[in-house]
Amino acid sequence: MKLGCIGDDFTGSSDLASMLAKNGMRVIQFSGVPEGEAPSDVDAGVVALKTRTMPVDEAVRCSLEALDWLKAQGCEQFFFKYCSTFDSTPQGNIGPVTEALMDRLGAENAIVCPAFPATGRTVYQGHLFVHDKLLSQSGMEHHPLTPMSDPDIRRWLALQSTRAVGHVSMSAVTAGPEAIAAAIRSETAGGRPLVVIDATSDADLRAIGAAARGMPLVTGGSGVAMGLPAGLLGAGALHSVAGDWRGEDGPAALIAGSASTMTRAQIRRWSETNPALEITADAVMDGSATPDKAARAAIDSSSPLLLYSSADPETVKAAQDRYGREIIAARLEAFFAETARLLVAGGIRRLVTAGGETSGAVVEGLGLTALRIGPEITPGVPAVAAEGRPLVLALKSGNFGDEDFFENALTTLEGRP
Ligand SMILES: Nc1ncnc2c1ncn2[C@@H]1O[C@H](COP(=O)(O)OP(=O)(O)OP(=O)(O)O)[C@@H](O)[C@H]1O
Ligand SMILES: O=C(O)[C@@H](O)C(=O)CO
Repeated sequence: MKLGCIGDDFTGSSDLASMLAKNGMRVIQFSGVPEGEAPSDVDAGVVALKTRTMPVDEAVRCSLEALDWLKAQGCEQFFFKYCSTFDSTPQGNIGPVTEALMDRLGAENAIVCPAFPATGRTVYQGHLFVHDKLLSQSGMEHHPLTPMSDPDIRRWLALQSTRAVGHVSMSAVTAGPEAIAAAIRSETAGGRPLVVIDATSDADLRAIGAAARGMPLVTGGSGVAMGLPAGLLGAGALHSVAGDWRGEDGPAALIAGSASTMTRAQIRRWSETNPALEITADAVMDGSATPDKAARAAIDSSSPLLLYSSADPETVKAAQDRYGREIIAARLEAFFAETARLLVAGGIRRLVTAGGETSGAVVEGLGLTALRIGPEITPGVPAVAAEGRPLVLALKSGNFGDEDFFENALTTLEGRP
């Protein structure tokens, strides 16, 4: 294994795994730190954690455990994958985890680049944009767990870090890999080793990937990983993606726990012509909604049923004020984890989930330890197959995909073109 990756959530990990597979690596995604050795025919291993919203100490501990395992598999370079919208709070966890990985690796610096232009995320002058809006005006300022109120990644990261934050601007990026590498060296020598790098296009990201050759630690969204396979494997050793993908054509269901703007649009669109059942926070808290009832409704439905808890920011805020943010998040995740378990036990073979925390809870609830990466459904979301089980899934990050994502995902999971 050449590239060792640590993902701070499950959908983000499959986003990264998809990017690496698309760019020529044989990739496997593990749920948590695996036991034993990795398969020998794998170029990159992605250890999916659920550390994005954990307390800092716990997130650092889990990430270091993953790093130690990846080091033991012989990896030469390491990647810390977080959200392309830099989801974190002023207390962490991106800064503390990055610094702990640097310490353990003896790395003198780390690249910090959340840009993912295929999904509209770009970094310019150290500021993160989502399409034509600053991060803090993109809807992410209402995120239920990690509201992003500052688009200046340098300032946000500095709040979370003990090391100083540097910056490589677009003028160096467009000048190519050597100029980027020189700018990184200069920031590092100047005592600013957490180096935020501007990128607005795939060409920028490939140049950053080339500049990162020989650097032990790269951090970011999946975009900045696109240039790594060629450097690590050499152009002649790249593989073609997902040649042996086989879908499942059995019964399907969908679970949406994300309250993001895009997931809410996808729910609206799906519900116009397909069955959907809302699971409100109140119903989960007072016990009138149960995983049993929800799973039964989906299994009995003559066409795929969408179960969703998603709501507009005011409703989410009201529920959080009523019950507590952590409590409602934990209860919803536990609800969907158990529902997923019952769905699969009841014969569901294609499962679509929306939301990072929600997807993580579902994968853990199903006890899936390794996922094989299949074709891309939309940028950042591959079809995945549960190793050794007749089950295929799409784990969608909250804001990814177009409005018709749910229909498209079911088709790709079925294996139809
Ligand atoms: N009806 C609701 N009431 C209150 N909170 C809700 C409701 N629906 C969802 N939530 C909260 O929103 C969170 C959504 O998190 P999740 O990670 O699944 O989606 P996301 O953050 O939009 O996705 P991503 O992490 O991929 O960007 C849930 O954990 C829960 O805390
Ligand atoms: O980078 C992204 O935007 C996604 O992979 C993700 O992590 C959202 O949860």
